[in-house]
Amino acid sequence: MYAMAPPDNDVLWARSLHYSLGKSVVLSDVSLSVREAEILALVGPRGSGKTALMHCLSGQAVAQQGEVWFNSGPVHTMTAAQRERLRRERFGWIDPEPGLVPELTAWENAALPLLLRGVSHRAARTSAMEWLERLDIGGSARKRPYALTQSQRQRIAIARSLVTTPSVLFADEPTASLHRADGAQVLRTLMAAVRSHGITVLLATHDTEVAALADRTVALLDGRRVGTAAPTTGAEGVAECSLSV
Ligand SMILES: Nc1ncnc2c1ncn2[C@@H]1O[C@H](COP(=O)(O)OP(=O)(O)OP(=O)(O)O)[C@@H](O)[C@H]1O
Repeated sequence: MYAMAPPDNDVLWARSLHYSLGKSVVLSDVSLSVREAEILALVGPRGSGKTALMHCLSGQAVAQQGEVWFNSGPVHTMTAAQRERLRRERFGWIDPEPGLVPELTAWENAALPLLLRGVSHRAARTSAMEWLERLDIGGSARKRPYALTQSQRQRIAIARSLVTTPSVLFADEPTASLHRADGAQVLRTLMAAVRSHGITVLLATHDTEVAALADRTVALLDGRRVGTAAPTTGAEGVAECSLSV
């Protein structure tokens, strides 16, 4: 028989992912659904498979077994070029470290995804500036990364991930490299921004305080889903149960 299609109201849906890298089993039988505009925290200790799961969900990697669907279309059967296009056009990604281009200014770094799409210089600059201002670094827009603090650089990387207003934002320990107070402030700004744009977020973290900002939490341990952490509202847990097959 044909594989079952995912529920319509899920933006991302993964079923029975088994993923190995070399001899190590990184994900075992992981299933997950993410609803439109939901902020879902992926929690677990280092090495539990959070990054690997986000790689599979975003089409950066393809699990050896299992399915990934985005907006009711299969991702696991796409070619590498189709998956690249999907990531460029629909997804945003934040790494723990900013990864900026040292030769470009803050606004040029933030505008890069738009410039590479062929958006005009002026329009790209306007959008980048809006996001930089929202992240409280508009005043540093003309500076290069070496002249900025790590916290400012990470804000630029966050602005770059949002400048295309992606459908789904994958945030991998987005504030792990920041001091605590700084990280908390950046995270609050990020959460407010994604909520106001209805962006769906997967937030990988080993920090329970960070995860507490999400709508729902999925816990991983050694590549497996473990008892879903207590949801902040009872309804989330119920909704999740009713979706499982
Ligand atoms: N290229 C690789 N080859 C073999 N094993 C790998 C490779 N990359 C990651 N792994 C293993 O996969 C497992 C999951 O790693 P992953 O980075 O997804 O975990 P994580 O929960 O995101 O941890 P962290 O918080 O450290 O990023 C780990 O046991 C890791 O050692």
